Amino acid sequence: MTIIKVADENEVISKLASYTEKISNDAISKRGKFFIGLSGGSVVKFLCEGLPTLNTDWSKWVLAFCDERVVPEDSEDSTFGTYKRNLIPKTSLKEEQFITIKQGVSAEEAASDYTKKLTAAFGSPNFIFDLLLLGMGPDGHTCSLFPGHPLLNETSLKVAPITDSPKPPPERVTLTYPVINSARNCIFAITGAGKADMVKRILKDQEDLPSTRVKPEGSLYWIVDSAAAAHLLTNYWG
Ligand SMILES: O=C1O[C@H](COP(=O)(O)O)[C@@H](O)[C@H](O)[C@H]1O
Repeated sequence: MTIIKVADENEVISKLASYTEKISNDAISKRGKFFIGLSGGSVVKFLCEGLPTLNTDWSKWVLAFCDERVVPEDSEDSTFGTYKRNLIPKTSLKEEQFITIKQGVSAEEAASDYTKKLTAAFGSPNFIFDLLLLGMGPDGHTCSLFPGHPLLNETSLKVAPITDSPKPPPERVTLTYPVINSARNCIFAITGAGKADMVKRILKDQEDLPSTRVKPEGSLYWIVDSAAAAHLLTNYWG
């Protein structure tokens, strides 16, 4: 695990963009495509500001979601809707490059449909993402994997429905740990004093919380601003 401490949100955005550029270009030169999983919440803003600066072959990107809320695309809770409005117009990405979660159906049907779409995109039932861009809530959740929820122990489904998310909206679809931990790279991007306690509990105390369980076969990075890193010892940085 590599922890990257930076001063503030602007530096989180630029660091996240530079790692994404390098990982995308490596993936494209080695395998011809770049499979990326996007998160919702605060990460959306970081990516909508940072990604348009990238020097990359956008036509080779395949964009999916670490989790998504089962809400109409024009809802402010729709993660895809927000990227569609705020990222696509600033890049040469096309809407067809996004593997989206079906709306207007149950979370169970949306998860099954998303699994089929990912299987077609990867050409295999093993979804090996080049990069998952992850957020962490103040309760330690990541994707739609919440503390104490039975989905933390899901091992057979690659994509799961959730209908009782403690953070609204309740109906969602999420990648599970077998997929998250098969990724080639995972990057958490965390800002703000409101997350400082949880950052310490996860990175220093290694408490068993959803974000602590992200231990990919590939590389794991945490990009943290100084407010979120406030309770970590300075000699902890590796
Ligand atoms: O509900 C969600 O929350 C997490 C964390 O959001 P943040 O605003 O605290 O960064 C996010 O990563 C996830 O994708 C989203 O659905």
